Amino acid sequence: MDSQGSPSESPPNENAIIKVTGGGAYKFADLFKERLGVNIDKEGEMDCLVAGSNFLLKAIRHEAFTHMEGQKEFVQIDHNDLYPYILVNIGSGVSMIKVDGDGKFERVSGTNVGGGTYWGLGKLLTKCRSFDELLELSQRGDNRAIDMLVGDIYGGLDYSKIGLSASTIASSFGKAITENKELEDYRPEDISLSLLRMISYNIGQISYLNALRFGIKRIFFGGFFIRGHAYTMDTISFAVHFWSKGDMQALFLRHEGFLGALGAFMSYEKHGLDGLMVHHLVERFPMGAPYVGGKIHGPPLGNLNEKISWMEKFVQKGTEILAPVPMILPATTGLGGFEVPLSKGESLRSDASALNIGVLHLEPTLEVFPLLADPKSYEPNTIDLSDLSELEYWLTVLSEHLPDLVDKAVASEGGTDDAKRRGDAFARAFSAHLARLMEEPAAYGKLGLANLLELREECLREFQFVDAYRSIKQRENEASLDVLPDLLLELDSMSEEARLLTLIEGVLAANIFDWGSRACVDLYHKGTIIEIYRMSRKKMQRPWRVDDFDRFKDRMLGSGDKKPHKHKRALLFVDNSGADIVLGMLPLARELLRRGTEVVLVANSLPALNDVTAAEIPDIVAEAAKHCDIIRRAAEAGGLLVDAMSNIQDSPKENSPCVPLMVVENGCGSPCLDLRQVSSELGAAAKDADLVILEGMGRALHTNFNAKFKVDALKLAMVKNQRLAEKLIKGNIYDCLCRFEPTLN
Ligand SMILES: Nc1ncnc2c1ncn2[C@@H]1O[C@H](COP(=O)(O)OP(=O)(O)O)[C@@H](O)[C@H]1O
Ligand SMILES: CC(C)(COP(=O)(O)O)[C@@H](O)C(=O)NCCC(=O)O
Ligand SMILES: [Mn+2]
Repeated sequence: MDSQGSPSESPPNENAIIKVTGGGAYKFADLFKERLGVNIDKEGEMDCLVAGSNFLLKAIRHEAFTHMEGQKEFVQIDHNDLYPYILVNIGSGVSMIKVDGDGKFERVSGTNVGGGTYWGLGKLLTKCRSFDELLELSQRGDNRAIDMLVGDIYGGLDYSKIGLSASTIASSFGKAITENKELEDYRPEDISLSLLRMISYNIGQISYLNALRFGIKRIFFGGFFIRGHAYTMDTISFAVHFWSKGDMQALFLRHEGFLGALGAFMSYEKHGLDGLMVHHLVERFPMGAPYVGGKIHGPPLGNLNEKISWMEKFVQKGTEILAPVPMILPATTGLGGFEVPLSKGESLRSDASALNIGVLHLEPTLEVFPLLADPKSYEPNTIDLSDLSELEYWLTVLSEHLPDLVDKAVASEGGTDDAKRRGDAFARAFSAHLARLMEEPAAYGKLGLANLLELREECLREFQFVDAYRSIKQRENEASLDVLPDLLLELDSMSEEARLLTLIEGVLAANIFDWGSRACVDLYHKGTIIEIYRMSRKKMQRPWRVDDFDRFKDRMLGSGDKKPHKHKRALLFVDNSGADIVLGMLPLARELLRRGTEVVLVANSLPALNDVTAAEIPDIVAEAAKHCDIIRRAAEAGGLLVDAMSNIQDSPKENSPCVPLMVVENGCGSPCLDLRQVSSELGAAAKDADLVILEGMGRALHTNFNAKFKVDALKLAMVKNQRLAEKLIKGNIYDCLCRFEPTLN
């Protein structure tokens, strides 16, 4: 765990204590002391397992999943409804623990028929030299050769009276009694599979019986025996499902290989993690270990240079890092049972658990956005990438965008040799992530499009690209600020109603400046910023594909017997630099200010594509303020013009009351917005807000399209991707959405 990312470099000292659990804590304590001078504190194995599993289930959003017929499905565990559960740890032997709370547990049962039995018997019977070899054999096995099935007893017919199908195993290894065969006559593949099923079913059944004993529905399975192996999980799940008639669920943990180690770590006092909440933790996936295509190569990587040179070495070796990895399509047998192992493949699937290593960052200032109508049911992502064709499409979009992004990133750092080297390494690292996800879609937990887009930004930051679109953003800001005075004059000559429409059109039109969209980037070669902006505004024909403008207008300006509604405070979640903020959102903010509504511009904390950051806004506002009194006075009132104020001596403060224009950072560095984890400044600013405006495709479409708020909400975006336009709004690329969702009161 990394609290602020500052690695301690102090040498190991005499007082260093490492918390360790398991048999190794006893076996190697002296060696550690002798060779490294560190003391080992031995922690109870069960305590650590439970502490580790409780921590994971509380701290990581997509930790638990079911695994049935080759399909992983993440399960959202309600933290207030976690206990009691049964934890089954399958190592050499098996422990079954009833967990009732933090530090509250009891080992209620176990079995000596466990992982050691599979490995031990398997070794004797197949002459396998390694555990992985034995598992790999099982992938190609057929247990009918050796197990006695119900069908074998009843002449191939189902014994339906007691609800057993012909393929149900009546007796593991039972066929060996009657057949006149020696060990050599059986295929090692079949032996391994029969053994695996025998042991997994048995563990599943005993776990079920124990859960039944205590009236518990959830059973979590962990331990080194599972190691992310799909077929092992399937057999255990099948057993639990079969015996409980679907009433209980076998659940697995993404980080199951680390339960004990995590628990030992948690046993240090004073972590201050007692009040830990899931929104305080952010999981990131750096190139911590040089892995590619599902395999770890070499030791973990420490610093940037190590990462870069590893990437370079990797390429020299000629490994096809950029080659698309074929998708693994879900297998079905059509048999509706487990007669043929569904998750089997040509070779053993990559060791999922070993690679699902993210770094958990503690960000204690993050909080849940207080204006969400129902935080519990809130899901930021609109597109669920569990659909494999969807995942493949978006991975391809990201992959194809990569060369252009690397160009921009390298240029943003002056195009130096060092920048080129980093750019190259970034491209390879990000491609490795994409390849990894193509191979194992659930490798990083449940992913939405927002997570993929954020992963890209984080990968850029990992290779120290601070702001890839820096110069593009500056150029667009300047060009837009030049035409702002004319736009404001034009707006001021309109009636209030016409102006409101023009303002919303302006926001939608300016959202065309999006360097993350392939179609838009192609468009920019065809004209200047201002030409494209004019063209885009001209094309703003209503009705838009989603068009609630009239409802918004009625709410703002009133209609019939409905009075105009003046909002107290509006939060404007802004998107891109240039025309988007300068000619779109800022004039809209000005209109709200004019009506007496306080405005908070909410922008990214860190750069992402060409999005404007909170730190960049004050300069833009200061420029705009030179041409507009409303903005100037509001910005002064909001404390935005502290430096600039001293320069403006010619305009004495007017007496009329003035509402403030403010800026807060949102706590993220992504083109999308996950409202479960926002900055505390935003949380505070939201307290008085009664209008939320979300702008852009990332914040209003990829994420939050379906989000419901406690206050009036307006979502504005231009859809700059054909497939998404068809899928979400049954429209076409460049269609717009203006969705207004007023509060019911
Ligand atoms: N590469 C491996 N080598 C040996 N055993 C493995 C390997 N991968 C998984 N296993 C399984 O893990 C079991 C040991 O698990 P572990 O958690 O170390 O148990 P314990 O601490 O109870 O000895 C083995 O019996 C075997 O079934
Ligand atoms: C990253 C984005 C969401 C940014 O859009 P914005 O929020 O700036 O409107 C968008 O550019 C995007 O989804 N791009 C990928 C799709 C494409 O290239 O078609
Ligand atoms: Mn954007």
